[in-house]
Amino acid sequence: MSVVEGLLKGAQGRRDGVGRPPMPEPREPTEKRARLRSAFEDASFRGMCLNIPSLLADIAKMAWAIDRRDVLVLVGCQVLSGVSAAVVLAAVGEAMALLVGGGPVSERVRQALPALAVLALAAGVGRVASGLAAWAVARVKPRVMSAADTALVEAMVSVEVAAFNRAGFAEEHERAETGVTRCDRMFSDAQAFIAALVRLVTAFGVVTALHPLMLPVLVLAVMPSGVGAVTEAKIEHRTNYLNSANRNLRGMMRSHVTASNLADEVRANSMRSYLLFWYRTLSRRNDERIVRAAGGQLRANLAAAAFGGMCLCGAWATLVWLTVSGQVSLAVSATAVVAVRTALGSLSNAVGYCAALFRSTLFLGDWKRFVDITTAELEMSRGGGRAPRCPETIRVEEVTYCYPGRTRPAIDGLSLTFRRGEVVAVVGENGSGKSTLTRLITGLNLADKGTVLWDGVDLAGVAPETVWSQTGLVPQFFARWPLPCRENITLGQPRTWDDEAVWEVLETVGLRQAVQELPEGLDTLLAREMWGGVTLSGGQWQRLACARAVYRQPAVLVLDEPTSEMDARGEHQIFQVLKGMSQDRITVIVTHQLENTKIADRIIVMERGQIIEEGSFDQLVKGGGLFEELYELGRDR
Ligand SMILES: Nc1ncnc2c1ncn2[C@@H]1O[C@H](COP(=O)(O)OP(=O)(O)OP(=O)(O)O)[C@@H](O)[C@H]1O
Repeated sequence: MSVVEGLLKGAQGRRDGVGRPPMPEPREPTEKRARLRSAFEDASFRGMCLNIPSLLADIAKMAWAIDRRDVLVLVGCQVLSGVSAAVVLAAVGEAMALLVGGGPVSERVRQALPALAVLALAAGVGRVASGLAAWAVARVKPRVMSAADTALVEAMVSVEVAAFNRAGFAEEHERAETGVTRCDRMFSDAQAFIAALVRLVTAFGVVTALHPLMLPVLVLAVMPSGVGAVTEAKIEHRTNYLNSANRNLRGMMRSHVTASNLADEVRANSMRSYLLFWYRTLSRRNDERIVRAAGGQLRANLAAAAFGGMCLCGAWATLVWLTVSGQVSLAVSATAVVAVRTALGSLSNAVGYCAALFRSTLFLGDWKRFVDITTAELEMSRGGGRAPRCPETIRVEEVTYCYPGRTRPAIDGLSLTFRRGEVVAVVGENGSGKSTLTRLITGLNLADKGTVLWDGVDLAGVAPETVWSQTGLVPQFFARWPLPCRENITLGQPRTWDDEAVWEVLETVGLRQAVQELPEGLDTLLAREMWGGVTLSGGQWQRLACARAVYRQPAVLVLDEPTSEMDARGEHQIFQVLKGMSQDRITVIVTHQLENTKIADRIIVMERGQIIEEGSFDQLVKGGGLFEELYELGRDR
């Protein structure tokens, strides 16, 4: 199918080849949209002007922290270029007075020569200063952008895990990402705005000196375009808000559709056309909203242009009237033409860039709010204490935890103790709360009710890093980092600077030979999307994830279905290793393979967020409860 055919098909909706009715479109996230509201929705032109100084201060602070020298060059050059503009205007006035005065032309030109020389020099200095200012901007801007981007990434990797479950969090994040990309424009706009402002002040000085009436007339002439630009900016920002939920959904779908690890499924399950239909529908909805907004923007623009045009005519008419009525001389009037043009240009630039700055800062405001809120939430949710080192016990006391948007708690008034040196297996049917329990004992989530205590210290009161520096987690969906094999095991925290310990761990999980056979051994990049990269089989990846935990030697080791993709030999090997290293730590293993629970000292059986059975394998396998039932079902397959 050609691109054009694809576009047409997308526009018509999807009807499959056998004439079934059109596929229903994906639902709009309307309930969320009702709550979306821009913080600047009610911003006015006056509000914009009041906001600008603080926004400029924010930008200046970021730039100052990055490179003081470049900021000083930038500010210095802008002041210089403003002063040059003032000198140019003053020299024009002087030269005009001499050129249109009495006497022979050659004499008038000779007398005007010094003023003309000053004019040329000032214009040259002005150009050089502008060039240097642009150079300083080009140096500072990318670094300010990177700083904003890094701040956002830092916020995302630090934010409470619970935030990811909060309604609207993904959209807030998406808008903050847009804010980062707008940082680029914001910086240029700020620089251009200040440049225009400096020129404006000098031009205003000259214009006012010529006749005080000119100033208010000029200001009036450009105000309508300012109001129009602000209205346009508000419409654009609002549209961006309304589109953010859809855009976010589309972004997620895009990453799935284009991911190499899902390429097999997409093709072999004939999902291509449905996925494309989905993608096109979401794109179309966003485009429709943008197209509708363009109409509103055009109306605002035209109204501003019409009103502004009338005001501009008024400004020129005032100048003509002042000249004709003899209130200003012809020489002054000629200078006034240059000054008015300069002032008008600077004024409309200042207003235009001010509006552009406002527009960029609307988006940057999304970024700033996101970073500030996530940081504040993190500081509020936890205490600053230290978790005990190598805890002897983890006590879960009447803990309840409910995910946002769910009515039934995932953990429901559960009490339990884990002890050092003990292997505890957690089993139960899907959705019974096993993974949630592991998140609570490792401090990833904090209990809604009840407490999780490490040696009697409540995890809610300690800094999370002091907990996580002692935990090792192999989650159900573990990361396949696009990093070299070595770093996929050490996770960037090598115990030694040689590879001895890494090879030892690979030996224990049965991966040594497979890694030796990789093109560059431990240096091989485990990302087949990258040039020179390779990937591993599902079971090999799982062995690698277990190798991370073994290498880390944590005080609290939690493995959530660590062997679900492994062959029998691998599974046996891993459980032996876990048992062998269990003396110095608290080990918790979540598994559906009940045979594996034989190595556990204690088994916890969960149902609907509660513990319904507890004991050794031998006790439970004949206990007549859920464990026995699940075990028998497993053998019956
Ligand atoms: N991020 C989440 N947001 C909302 N609900 C969730 C979330 N994660 C889990 N749940 C719900 O919480 C309950 C417990 O889930 P949990 O993942 O802890 O179960 P589990 O016992 O580990 O299941 P499985 O054996 O399938 O891995 C389930 O009802 C699940 O739907």
